[in-house]
Amino acid sequence: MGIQKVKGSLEDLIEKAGGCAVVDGGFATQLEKHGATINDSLWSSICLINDPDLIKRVHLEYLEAGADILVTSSYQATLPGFVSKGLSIEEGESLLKKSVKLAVEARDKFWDDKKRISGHSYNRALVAASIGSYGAYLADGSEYSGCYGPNVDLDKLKDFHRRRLQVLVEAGPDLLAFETIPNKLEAQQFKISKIYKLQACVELLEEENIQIPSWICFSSVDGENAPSGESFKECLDIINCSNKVSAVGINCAPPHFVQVLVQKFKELTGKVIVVYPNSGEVWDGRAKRWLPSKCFDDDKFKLFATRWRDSGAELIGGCCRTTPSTIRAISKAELKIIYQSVCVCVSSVSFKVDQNQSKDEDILHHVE
Ligand SMILES: C[S+](C)CC[C@H](N)C(=O)O
Ligand SMILES: N[C@@H](CCS)C(=O)O
Ligand SMILES: [Zn+2]
Repeated sequence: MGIQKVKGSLEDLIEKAGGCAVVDGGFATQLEKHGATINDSLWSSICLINDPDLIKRVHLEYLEAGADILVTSSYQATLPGFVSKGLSIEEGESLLKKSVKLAVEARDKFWDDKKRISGHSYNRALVAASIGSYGAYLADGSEYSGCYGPNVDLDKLKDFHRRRLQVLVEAGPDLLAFETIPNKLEAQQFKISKIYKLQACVELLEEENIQIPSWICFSSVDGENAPSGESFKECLDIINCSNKVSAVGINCAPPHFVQVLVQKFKELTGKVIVVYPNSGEVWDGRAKRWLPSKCFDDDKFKLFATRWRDSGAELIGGCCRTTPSTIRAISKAELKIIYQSVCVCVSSVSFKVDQNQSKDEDILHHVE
């Protein structure tokens, strides 16, 4: 059965947004900006217990900045993770539901306020329930390495994901966001477990007959290869076989990888392409801190968002270490207007504006 195109679906949002919708930015980053301490095995999801009001505040800040899609606070929220904190399964399930509820409440409040104002430029946002990888739950940074150990097989991964998936879907998000699927694997046994990971997500969507759209995003540490060390083609071949997955792409990888990866993904799939890279800083899983590296500032995000759109991305945002100001810059980028091929004559010099590219000094090619 195909994805139901209900009102408010991902495709409708993209169309309303003019062909490219904006995903929010670094959720944990913005919690920290407000003073939250997230150095914890639950990482940003500890705020579901400690400070739910702050979660809602951060969602509202991203909406105000122009996000069309909110990603929930459940990235590192898992039932075994909550149980290890002394909570019961019921309490854990209630916190998972709360992650969706907080985002839905923020979206509804924001939209109720905005729709009273004539001429505003916002869309009614969608809520994507975040499903972090098994590596996120391990809380050792292995979402960037894929090192899950030799004992992780398909059944274990499906067991790990199944109940959380069911609970999150029951809570009523608009879509599911599988995030930060690891990309680089260093040993054969991990290769096997990572490709299983991918199958686990796809198989679960089928087995649970999930009726809302999903995206699956990979991390990348070399800008070239797929999760498990195998080619992206191999991974996308699995995803392409599932009509439960609407979009596929990259998150929490350095932004300078994105252009080439969008082009590559565009060749490998007909699905919507979603990209929300981090700032370029690198996560040190042992020290639990971000290390400085080559970064994009907000202006660069704005410039490159247009290029990513021109290459075929239809969902663009930011991940770790990006902030509402990054999302504001992306939402102000020329993501919507498609120019037809025209010649503009300026005195005796003419410039050609490429078809399907947006207004950007870089795409004005001198054609004397
Ligand atoms: C996206 S990473 C920076 C999240 C934190 C990681 N799973 C850890 O707990 O170390
Ligand atoms: N949605 C998560 C992704 C972490 S890689 C967050 O922004 O915190
Ligand atoms: Zn991230």
